[in-house]
Amino acid sequence: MTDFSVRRARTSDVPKILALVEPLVSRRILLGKERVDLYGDVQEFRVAEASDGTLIGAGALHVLWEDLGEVRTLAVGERWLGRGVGHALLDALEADARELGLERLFCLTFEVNFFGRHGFEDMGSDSVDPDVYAELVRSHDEGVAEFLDLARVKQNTLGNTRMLKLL
Ligand SMILES: CC(=O)SCCNC(=O)CCNC(=O)[C@H](O)C(C)(C)COP(=O)(O)OP(=O)(O)OC[C@H]1O[C@@H](n2cnc3c(N)ncnc32)[C@H](O)[C@@H]1OP(=O)(O)O
Repeated sequence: MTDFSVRRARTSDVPKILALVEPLVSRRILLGKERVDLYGDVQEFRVAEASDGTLIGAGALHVLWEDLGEVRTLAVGERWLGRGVGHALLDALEADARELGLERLFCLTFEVNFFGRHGFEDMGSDSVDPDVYAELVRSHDEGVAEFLDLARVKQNTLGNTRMLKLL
Protein backbone atom coordinates (compact mmCIF):
# COMPACT_ATOMS: atom_id res chain seq x y z
CA MET A 1 0.00 0.00 0.00
CA THR A 2 1.45 3.39 -0.95
CA ASP A 3 -1.17 5.83 0.36
CA PHE A 4 1.37 7.69 2.43
CA SER A 5 4.35 9.92 1.75
CA VAL A 6 7.53 10.83 3.58
CA ARG A 7 8.61 14.46 3.97
CA ARG A 8 10.75 16.68 6.17
CA ALA A 9 9.17 17.51 9.52
CA ARG A 10 7.72 20.94 10.25
CA THR A 11 7.51 22.60 13.64
CA SER A 12 3.72 21.98 13.63
CA ASP A 13 4.48 18.21 13.54
CA VAL A 14 6.24 18.29 16.92
CA PRO A 15 3.12 17.76 19.11
CA LYS A 16 2.10 14.85 16.84
CA ILE A 17 5.58 13.31 17.00
CA LEU A 18 5.40 13.57 20.80
CA ALA A 19 2.00 11.83 20.83
CA LEU A 20 3.34 9.11 18.53
CA VAL A 21 6.43 8.31 20.59
CA GLU A 22 5.00 8.83 24.10
CA PRO A 23 3.59 5.27 24.48
CA LEU A 24 6.92 3.84 23.25
CA VAL A 25 8.86 6.00 25.72
CA SER A 26 6.60 4.78 28.55
CA ARG A 27 7.44 1.21 27.54
CA ARG A 28 11.15 2.15 27.49
CA ILE A 29 11.39 1.22 23.79
CA LEU A 30 12.45 4.74 22.79
CA LEU A 31 14.46 7.36 24.64
CA GLY A 32 12.21 10.23 25.76
CA LYS A 33 12.75 13.75 24.50
CA GLU A 34 11.52 17.00 25.98
CA ARG A 35 9.22 19.07 23.73
CA VAL A 36 11.81 21.86 23.68
CA ASP A 37 14.48 19.45 22.45
CA LEU A 38 12.16 18.09 19.75
CA TYR A 39 11.68 21.65 18.45
CA GLY A 40 15.45 22.11 18.49
CA ASP A 41 15.98 18.83 16.63
CA VAL A 42 13.08 19.22 14.18
CA GLN A 43 15.44 19.55 11.21
CA GLU A 44 16.70 16.01 11.90
CA PHE A 45 13.22 14.53 11.44
CA ARG A 46 11.38 12.98 8.53
CA VAL A 47 7.71 12.18 8.98
CA ALA A 48 5.31 9.88 7.16
CA GLU A 49 1.91 11.29 6.39
CA ALA A 50 -1.21 9.46 5.23
CA SER A 51 -3.13 10.84 2.26
CA ASP A 52 -5.61 12.49 4.67
CA GLY A 53 -2.73 14.40 6.35
CA THR A 54 -2.53 12.24 9.48
CA LEU A 55 0.99 11.85 10.84
CA ILE A 56 1.63 8.07 10.90
CA GLY A 57 5.37 7.80 11.48
CA ALA A 58 8.56 9.67 12.26
CA GLY A 59 12.28 9.14 12.46
CA ALA A 60 15.41 11.23 12.90
CA LEU A 61 18.99 11.23 11.72
CA HIS A 62 21.50 12.60 14.22
CA VAL A 63 25.09 13.24 13.22
CA LEU A 64 27.60 11.82 15.71
CA TRP A 65 30.87 12.39 13.87
CA GLU A 66 32.34 13.23 10.47
CA ASP A 67 31.47 9.85 8.98
CA LEU A 68 28.96 8.57 11.51
CA GLY A 69 25.26 9.12 12.11
CA GLU A 70 22.56 7.59 14.26
CA VAL A 71 18.94 6.70 13.47
CA ARG A 72 16.85 8.00 16.36
CA THR A 73 13.22 8.01 17.41
CA LEU A 74 11.97 5.84 14.54
CA ALA A 75 8.32 5.04 15.19
CA VAL A 76 5.23 4.10 13.24
CA GLY A 77 1.66 4.38 14.50
CA GLU A 78 0.11 1.11 15.61
CA ARG A 79 -2.55 1.04 12.89
CA TRP A 80 0.10 1.43 10.17
CA LEU A 81 2.61 -1.19 11.31
CA GLY A 82 3.72 -3.72 8.68
CA ARG A 83 2.74 -1.56 5.69
CA GLY A 84 6.16 -0.34 4.63
CA VAL A 85 6.14 2.99 6.49
CA GLY A 86 9.16 2.11 8.67
CA HIS A 87 11.28 1.05 5.70
CA ALA A 88 10.24 4.17 3.74
CA LEU A 89 11.27 6.42 6.65
CA LEU A 90 14.56 4.57 7.05
CA ASP A 91 15.23 4.88 3.29
CA ALA A 92 14.71 8.65 3.57
CA LEU A 93 17.01 8.94 6.60
CA GLU A 94 19.68 6.92 4.79
CA ALA A 95 19.41 9.23 1.77
CA ASP A 96 19.85 12.21 4.11
CA ALA A 97 22.89 10.49 5.65
CA ARG A 98 24.51 9.94 2.24
CA GLU A 99 23.80 13.53 1.24
CA LEU A 100 25.60 14.70 4.40
CA GLY A 101 28.62 12.56 3.52
CA LEU A 102 28.15 9.99 6.27
CA GLU A 103 29.55 6.51 5.73
CA ARG A 104 28.18 4.62 8.74
CA LEU A 105 24.80 4.59 10.40
CA PHE A 106 24.29 3.42 13.98
CA CYS A 107 21.13 2.43 15.81
CA LEU A 108 20.32 1.00 19.20
CA THR A 109 17.20 -1.10 19.01
CA PHE A 110 15.02 -4.02 20.02
CA GLU A 111 13.92 -4.29 16.36
CA VAL A 112 16.90 -6.38 15.26
CA ASN A 113 15.07 -8.16 12.42
CA PHE A 114 13.66 -4.95 10.95
CA PHE A 115 17.06 -3.19 10.93
CA GLY A 116 18.81 -6.44 9.91
CA ARG A 117 16.66 -6.68 6.80
CA HIS A 118 17.62 -3.10 6.07
CA GLY A 119 21.35 -3.98 6.07
CA PHE A 120 22.26 -3.19 9.68
CA GLU A 121 24.48 -5.67 11.54
CA ASP A 122 25.06 -6.31 15.23
CA MET A 123 28.26 -4.38 16.04
CA GLY A 124 28.89 -6.09 19.38
CA SER A 125 31.11 -3.93 21.55
CA ASP A 126 32.94 -2.24 18.64
CA SER A 127 32.90 1.55 18.63
CA VAL A 128 35.52 3.93 17.17
CA ASP A 129 39.24 4.62 17.12
CA PRO A 130 40.67 5.63 20.53
CA ASP A 131 41.36 9.24 19.46
CA VAL A 132 37.78 9.72 18.25
CA TYR A 133 36.50 7.95 21.37
CA ALA A 134 38.39 10.43 23.54
CA GLU A 135 36.53 13.31 21.88
CA LEU A 136 33.11 11.64 21.70
CA VAL A 137 33.21 10.78 25.39
CA ARG A 138 33.16 14.53 26.19
CA SER A 139 29.64 14.84 24.73
CA HIS A 140 26.66 15.32 27.10
CA ASP A 141 24.34 13.66 24.58
CA GLU A 142 22.72 10.44 25.88
CA GLY A 143 22.77 8.93 22.38
CA VAL A 144 26.52 9.38 22.12
CA ALA A 145 26.92 7.69 25.51
CA GLU A 146 24.78 4.82 24.23
CA PHE A 147 26.87 4.53 21.09
CA LEU A 148 30.00 4.32 23.27
CA ASP A 149 28.21 1.83 25.54
CA LEU A 150 29.09 3.84 28.64
CA ALA A 151 28.18 2.45 32.05
CA ARG A 152 26.01 5.47 32.96
CA VAL A 153 23.47 4.64 30.22
CA LYS A 154 23.38 0.87 30.72
CA GLN A 155 19.87 1.16 32.19
CA ASN A 156 18.69 2.60 28.83
CA THR A 157 20.48 0.06 26.69
CA LEU A 158 19.58 -3.13 28.54
CA GLY A 159 18.24 -5.72 26.07
CA ASN A 160 18.87 -3.47 23.07
CA THR A 161 21.25 -4.36 20.25
CA ARG A 162 23.85 -1.92 18.93
CA MET A 163 23.70 -2.13 15.14
CA LEU A 164 25.68 -0.53 12.33
CA LYS A 165 25.22 -0.17 8.59
CA LEU A 166 27.96 0.80 6.14
CA LEU A 167 26.41 3.19 3.61
C1 LIG B 1 16.94 3.74 16.38
C2 LIG B 1 15.61 3.64 16.81
O1 LIG B 1 14.80 4.52 16.71
S1 LIG B 1 15.31 2.16 17.44
C3 LIG B 1 13.68 2.04 17.67
C4 LIG B 1 12.95 1.45 16.55
N1 LIG B 1 11.59 1.75 16.84
C5 LIG B 1 10.85 1.04 17.71
O2 LIG B 1 11.26 0.03 18.25
C6 LIG B 1 9.48 1.59 17.95
C7 LIG B 1 8.41 0.53 17.84
N2 LIG B 1 8.39 -0.06 16.51
C8 LIG B 1 7.91 0.59 15.42
O3 LIG B 1 7.47 1.74 15.48
C9 LIG B 1 7.91 -0.19 14.12
O4 LIG B 1 7.74 -1.56 14.42
C10 LIG B 1 9.17 -0.02 13.26
C11 LIG B 1 9.50 1.45 13.07
C12 LIG B 1 10.36 -0.70 13.87
C13 LIG B 1 8.89 -0.67 11.91
O5 LIG B 1 7.82 0.05 11.30
P1 LIG B 1 6.85 -0.61 10.20
O6 LIG B 1 6.19 0.48 9.51
O7 LIG B 1 6.01 -1.66 10.81
O8 LIG B 1 7.91 -1.28 9.25
P2 LIG B 1 7.64 -1.86 7.78
O9 LIG B 1 6.20 -2.07 7.54
O10 LIG B 1 8.38 -1.02 6.82
O11 LIG B 1 8.39 -3.21 7.90
C14 LIG B 1 7.85 -4.22 8.73
C15 LIG B 1 7.57 -5.45 7.90
O12 LIG B 1 6.38 -5.23 7.18
C16 LIG B 1 6.53 -5.82 5.88
N3 LIG B 1 5.77 -5.04 4.91
C17 LIG B 1 4.45 -5.15 4.80
N4 LIG B 1 4.02 -4.35 3.81
C18 LIG B 1 5.08 -3.71 3.30
C19 LIG B 1 5.25 -2.78 2.25
N5 LIG B 1 4.23 -2.32 1.54
N6 LIG B 1 6.50 -2.31 2.00
C20 LIG B 1 7.55 -2.75 2.70
N7 LIG B 1 7.41 -3.65 3.69
C21 LIG B 1 6.21 -4.15 4.00
C22 LIG B 1 7.98 -5.85 5.58
O13 LIG B 1 8.25 -7.09 4.98
C23 LIG B 1 8.64 -5.73 6.91
O14 LIG B 1 9.24 -6.91 7.24
P3 LIG B 1 10.71 -6.90 7.88
O15 LIG B 1 10.59 -6.20 9.22
O16 LIG B 1 11.02 -8.30 7.97
O17 LIG B 1 11.59 -6.13 6.96
